[in-house]
Amino acid sequence: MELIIPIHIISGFLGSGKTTLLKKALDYYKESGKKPAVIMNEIGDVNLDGLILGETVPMEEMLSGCICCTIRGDLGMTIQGLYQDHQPDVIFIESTGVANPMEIMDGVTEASLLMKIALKSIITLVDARHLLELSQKKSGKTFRLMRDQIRCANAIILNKMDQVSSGELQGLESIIREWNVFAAIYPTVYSEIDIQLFDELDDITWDRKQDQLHETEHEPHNHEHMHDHNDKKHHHSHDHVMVYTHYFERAIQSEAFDQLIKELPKEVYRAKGIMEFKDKESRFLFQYAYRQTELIKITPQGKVPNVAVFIGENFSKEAIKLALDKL
Ligand SMILES: Nc1nc2c(ncn2[C@@H]2O[C@H](COP(=O)(O)OP(=O)(O)OP(=O)(O)O)[C@@H](O)[C@H]2O)c(=O)[nH]1
Repeated sequence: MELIIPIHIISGFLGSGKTTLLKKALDYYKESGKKPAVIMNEIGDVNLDGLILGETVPMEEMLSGCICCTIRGDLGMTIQGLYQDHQPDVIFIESTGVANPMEIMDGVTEASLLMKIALKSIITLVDARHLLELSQKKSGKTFRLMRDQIRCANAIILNKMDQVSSGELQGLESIIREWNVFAAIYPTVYSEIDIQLFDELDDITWDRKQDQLHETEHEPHNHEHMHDHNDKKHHHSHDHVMVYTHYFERAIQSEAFDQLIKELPKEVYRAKGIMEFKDKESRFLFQYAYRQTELIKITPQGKVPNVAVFIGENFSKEAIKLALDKL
């Protein structure tokens, strides 16, 4: 009998811990003797997360757009490609942090009419401190997007709990419960969940939940995403999310780069890159998410350029380019 391939959508705002979770999930499936496959969607034109995950899993990249609208039409084809070429046991879709997962869910369910696949879960990662801050303001595009991502999840990973005090957990849970009464909430540090959660999710019969979502939460013509495109069907508030990709021509001074990152305008809320410093051996994977920076030593396979991607709202690309050129 032909098996039905489970699909999991990993959603969550930029830098909330999606790739960190995905890496653990992939290891778990591989250790269990299963073959996972991945669809990675990046709003920029380089897939640095793909590099973190390595080349051991079949992966399709959907770059330079947001899966939930500009390239949604390609999603079915991409799933089909993976399905035919690799016959995976499970497919993960990691969306960009600015996507509304409801649209991706629609894309997957459309594709499931044509192929033996079944949407099993929408897992939403939430940066605990970021949610606390946004919920105090209770307005803004990022707030509404995070609310939508939480609303349609059936598992919520409340991540980066090391960045808040333990006393804040209850408050965070009640903010989430206002928007989603069904989903299980898992407080974590570095997306460290009991990974067997995926066994439970694979067993879920999604239909009932999906119906509930459609009845109670889905407002298809009144949601916002945070990216550029011209789809006029929805109420969009786009043109403010910008990406600047910088290719370095030579190695740079680490201290000067550090200083530049400290002085990034607050409008830049996510950055990542592959760096080479004059004063350090090895190359580094650089991460900047919600004012936190991380540098991890890496040895990229093959020819990988030194490149950094900056994502944010209405920042001056020119100013960042100038500052980077000076390094
Ligand atoms: N302090 C802290 N940092 C974390 C935690 N989880 C992830 N990070 C770091 O946060 C950064 C972003 O994590 P990712 O897993 O790449 O986040 P993402 O959601 O995939 O990011 P995008 O793909 O850009 O949207 C990385 O530097 C992680 O190491 C956590 O629980 N605590």
